[in-house]
Amino acid sequence: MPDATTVLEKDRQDPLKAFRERFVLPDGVIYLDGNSLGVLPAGMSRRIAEVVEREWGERLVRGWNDAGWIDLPARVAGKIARLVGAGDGTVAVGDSTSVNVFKTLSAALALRPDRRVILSDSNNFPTDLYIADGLARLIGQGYELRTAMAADMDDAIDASVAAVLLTEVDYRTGWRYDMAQTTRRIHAAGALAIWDLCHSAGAFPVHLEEADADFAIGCGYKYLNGGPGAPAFLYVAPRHLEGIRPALSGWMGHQAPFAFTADYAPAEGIARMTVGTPPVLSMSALDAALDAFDGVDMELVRAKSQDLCDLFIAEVEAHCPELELVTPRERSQRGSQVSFRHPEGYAIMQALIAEGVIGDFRAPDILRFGMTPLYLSHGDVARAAEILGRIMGEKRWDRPEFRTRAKVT
Ligand SMILES: Cc1ncc(COP(=O)(O)O)c(C=O)c1O
Ligand SMILES: Nc1c(O)cccc1C(=O)C[C@H](N)C(=O)O
Repeated sequence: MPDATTVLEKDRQDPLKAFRERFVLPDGVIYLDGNSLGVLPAGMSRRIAEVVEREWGERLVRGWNDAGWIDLPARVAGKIARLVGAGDGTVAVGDSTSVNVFKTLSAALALRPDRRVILSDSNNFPTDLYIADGLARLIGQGYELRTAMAADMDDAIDASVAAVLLTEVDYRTGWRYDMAQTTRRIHAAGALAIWDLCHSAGAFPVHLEEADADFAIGCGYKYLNGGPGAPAFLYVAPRHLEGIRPALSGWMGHQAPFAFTADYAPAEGIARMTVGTPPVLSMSALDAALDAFDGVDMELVRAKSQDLCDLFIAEVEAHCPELELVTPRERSQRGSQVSFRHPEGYAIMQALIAEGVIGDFRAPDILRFGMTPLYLSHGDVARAAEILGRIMGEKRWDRPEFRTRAKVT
């Protein structure tokens, strides 16, 4: 276990420490939940006020042209593309992750018309499974969603599979797929790979093109800090772009939206994956949030994230022997979170939050802690573990008020 001087020294030498100023955090809070909702970027309130008061308030409908609202999704897409290893014109921003699962999955199925199976991970985030199942039922014709545990995934990918929908980092355990290797396996079986990057984008460098992914989706509100309900994104590999006729063929994805023709004709390239009017206020917020990544070396983010994970694991194991680690110890096998299991996980997390350390709980028994290197220090993480140790040692979680389940966990 590192002593206080070592932790201080690590923070002193931290090459990312200056980026903390790009975010606003409440006093007295150690925030370990950036994997659910990112924090408020500095300058956000100013940007939103400007969009509301000047662009909307003064420019009114002229804002679409004068304030560049119509091109805002494409500008935001360019910023996200850099973070996920995608080239120009391959990322579209808008809608929710769930809707983008539908859009990319339906496109993938159409590219493999002779196959009927969508394969996913039994532990995938539920919305991915629900959307895949819903889409299979909508199309009918023998389409089905099949699931397998991660350990059995390679064997489950066979010649009946049209598309494999996987989340790179497991939202509960933090376990991480090897994206390049799994994509190779998927392609070897003649199927297409769709990666959910909700727990990857902004957390560590993602290399979609290098991994040869076919499609990807991800949200804007976790590690990208775009705010609650921020627009999501999707990626389409250039080789598929011209062959896709979107299932959600909305007017914003039309070749000439303002020609108002009755017939649909897809826009050139990635623009065809956009559907309706962009949400300018939340899109502007995401745009501003992404500026926090200007000049950030994502390899340094990864290195610090792994240092923070290692430190947190060591400190929690030293202070709280009754918590069981469920995240891999091996750095390459995890994303940017650390999770522990305890039957009283919910109450423990509520007691911890009451002390200013915010993580979250995932049913049935997971305490989850997100590591966000741009605004967390080694000192924060060590202190969070110490407070958790105190709560466990004093059984401070064992009170009725910590057992009342909130609507949103
Ligand atoms: C892996 C994953 N996919 C999808 C979602 C959510 O989708 P949406 O943004 O549509 O709510 C989440 C979290 O909410 C998630 O963790
Ligand atoms: N999207 C969320 C929401 O609207 C409310 C509460 C939490 C969320 C989340 O993002 C949960 C998250 N995907 C998870 O990994 O659990």
